[in-house]
Amino acid sequence: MGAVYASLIVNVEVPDLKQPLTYRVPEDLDELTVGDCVVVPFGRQEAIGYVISREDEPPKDLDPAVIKPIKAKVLGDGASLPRAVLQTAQWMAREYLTDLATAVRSVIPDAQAAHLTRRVQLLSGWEERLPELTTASHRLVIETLAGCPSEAATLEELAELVASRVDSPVKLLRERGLLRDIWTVEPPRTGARRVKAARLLVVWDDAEEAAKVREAKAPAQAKLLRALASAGGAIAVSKLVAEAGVSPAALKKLEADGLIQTETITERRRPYSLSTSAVVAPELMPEQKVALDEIKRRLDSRAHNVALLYGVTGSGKTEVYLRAIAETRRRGRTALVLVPEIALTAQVVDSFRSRIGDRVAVLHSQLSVGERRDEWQRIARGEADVVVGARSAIFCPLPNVGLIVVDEEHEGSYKQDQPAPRYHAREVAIARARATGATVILGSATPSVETFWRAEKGEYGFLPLRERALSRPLPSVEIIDLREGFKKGQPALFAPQLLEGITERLAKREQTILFLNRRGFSMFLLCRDCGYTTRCPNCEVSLTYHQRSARLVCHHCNYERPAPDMCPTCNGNRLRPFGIGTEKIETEIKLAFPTARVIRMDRDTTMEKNAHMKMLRQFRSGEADILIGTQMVAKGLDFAGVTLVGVISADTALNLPDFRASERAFQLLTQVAGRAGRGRKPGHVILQSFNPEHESIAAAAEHDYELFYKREIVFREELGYPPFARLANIIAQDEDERLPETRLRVLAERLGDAEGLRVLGPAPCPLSRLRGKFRWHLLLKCADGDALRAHVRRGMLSLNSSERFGLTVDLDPMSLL
Ligand SMILES: Nc1ncnc2c1ncn2[C@@H]1O[C@H](COP(=O)(O)OP(=O)(O)OP(=O)(O)O)[C@@H](O)[C@H]1O
Ligand SMILES: [Zn+2]
Ligand SMILES: [Zn+2]
Repeated sequence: MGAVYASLIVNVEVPDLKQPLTYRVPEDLDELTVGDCVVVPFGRQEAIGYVISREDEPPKDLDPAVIKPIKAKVLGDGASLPRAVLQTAQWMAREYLTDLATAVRSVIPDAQAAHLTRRVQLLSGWEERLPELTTASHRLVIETLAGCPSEAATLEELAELVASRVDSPVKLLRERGLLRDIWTVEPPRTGARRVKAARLLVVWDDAEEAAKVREAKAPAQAKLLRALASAGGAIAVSKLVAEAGVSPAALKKLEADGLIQTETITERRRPYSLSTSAVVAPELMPEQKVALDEIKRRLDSRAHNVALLYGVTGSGKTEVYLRAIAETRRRGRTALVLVPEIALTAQVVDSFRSRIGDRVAVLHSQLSVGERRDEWQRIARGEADVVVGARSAIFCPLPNVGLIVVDEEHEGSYKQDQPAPRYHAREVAIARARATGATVILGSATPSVETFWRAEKGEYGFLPLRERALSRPLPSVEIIDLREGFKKGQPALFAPQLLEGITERLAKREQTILFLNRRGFSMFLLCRDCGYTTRCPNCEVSLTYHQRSARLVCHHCNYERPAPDMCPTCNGNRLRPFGIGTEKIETEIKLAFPTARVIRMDRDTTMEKNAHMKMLRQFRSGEADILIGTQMVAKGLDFAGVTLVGVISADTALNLPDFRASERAFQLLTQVAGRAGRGRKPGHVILQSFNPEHESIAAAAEHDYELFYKREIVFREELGYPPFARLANIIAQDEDERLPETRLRVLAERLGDAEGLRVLGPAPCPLSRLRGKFRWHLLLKCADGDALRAHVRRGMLSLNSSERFGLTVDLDPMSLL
């Protein structure tokens, strides 16, 4: 007999249940392994659990008689957690000081639990026991089930088939051991069709090679190869014949040559259309080639490793990812690509599909629950070799991962803030890669200081692309000192140079991007008489004024109310909008350029599903002249027609009270500037600023990352910030004004003067009130991560439950706000 007990993380909302629970493994589930999803009794209910380990002995403090048995294993694609994902969860629990239950729950697909179907199934050997049954209704249930597929049916199906209620016979038959319950994750019902299809058996480059060889003598075959390569994945034969004029003979020949295969496929709910223009891979630039060769060596080593792909904006990092993915597939492994923004997902997916095809799966938050489940199961079934997605895609059940790409690795959105574990997807990616011996590529034109430092030390590989693709020049940057115009009494929204620039672009039919950093800079209502501003009743911030709806909204807690007509303090009627927002920019631009076609892209205009993709495609195809946007237009986007980028205010990110403020400002400005001049025509950037001498602005204007880095790393070392120390930010929140400070003082005292530990604070958080709670924080610094974690654990354990109330620990915080 093997192990008879299993430790499970049970997926229930019980805050104090932090550790695995022990259950008994019944004999018929002896094959149960680590990661499997099971149904267990929990209190009076049933719950889902995941097997963490199997043991021969029950825990010493438990009476074996009270240990309940597992009811069933959940069947179906994607039900179990792959070993690599489970190991990643275990790593997260250690790394971010959370319990295993919280860590495991955070990697479970959210759409899963809601879609389990329960069926009753006949147990083997039921035939011999049939004579025992004397009741006609019992025999009917058994015989009906015997005629069902897999000898199983839901209670509803069964009731319909026997035309009467079945609850009591089923209950009795279950007790007598003739039936059991099985649970399955259901594949989505999409009204799918089965059709005959063809797909490539070789990677894109090899298909192109084969097409070249056949070009002269067998043009029909070359055409078919290219059609399959450009559409990618499996394409219905009927479609190939109708749209690409493919002959059945060419199909047969290529199949015989082992270049393609035909099969029956289920047409999915979003069928990909055949693009008529085959996408041709460009010849690599010399630096791209060097980088790719190094990546190939790393893939061949099959050992866990990390490399920084440090390429200026427009240097063609995406092309390197695409080739690296092709190399990974050539080696029979799969690739996971993380992107920081939904807007960017759309662009990356478009370009990946045109080269890799249908075997790309997508995961992001704007998919419907059904679509997400669809993709998740497809990945688990092994029907995708490449997954593109946002932060949480790092937990997808992709088997045999050989490559993980973290695009724009410096992006703050990779950090999960709520709920715990407060992980950084870049670090999780590195941990997951360890589980399967994969290569990690961190890509950025403006790497995080930590990553660049590790590459400099040789801990990560260093793959530089210092030139733009096709040796195109980086855009020229002009800094406009807004103080000048301000003194002369000009309105500060658009400097004359920017207006002229836009006029010229419109005349030449070139495109412009206008960028406004929304954070800390938006419209609010100000009383001209008494200076009153409308503030959120829950948070220590002004409410943002939305012109179109005439409402005030808090961008932290979503509190909303109609804008008042009169000032609540002085009863005056001179309450006026103040500040700038994207909406305001749009209004002003339309006034200044009535014929210009304008798209505004921000949180408010992209709520609708696929809005990003629609807007970006519209702009790409030249249906608009000016794109106005927030952070979401700042990075990664690649539009050949854009020759002018205007930054309305370069200063807004500079003055945040946070040690990463100048890093963020530099990254943001360099990234926005990098959107210009990516096509044939050179680009120009106009940065408007009240602070033109600021080092971050000056370095961004020169596109000089290393200049910025050299200064920043000195400052980090002097003040003991990352990468020279690990930080833990302990935040206390409470509705009571005094308690957060009191609790943190207790903690600081218990932590005491430990060797190597620096404790700063307690101090009020810069956002001192949020969602109705007062906030204080205590910042811990320590050179060594393990020592820091030990201190935090020791400190937290020294608190009783009321002292600990409302405290959260953020390890490696991205922001101290
Ligand atoms: N070898 C090449 N030959 C010709 N064009 C190329 C080559 N590599 C990339 N390109 C083109 O250069 C442009 C910029 O590439 P890409 O968008 O990958 O840049 P990037 O490095 O990701 O920049 P960013 O950091 O700004 O996002 C794209 O239009 C791409 O098609
Ligand atoms: Zn007033
Ligand atoms: Zn609020």
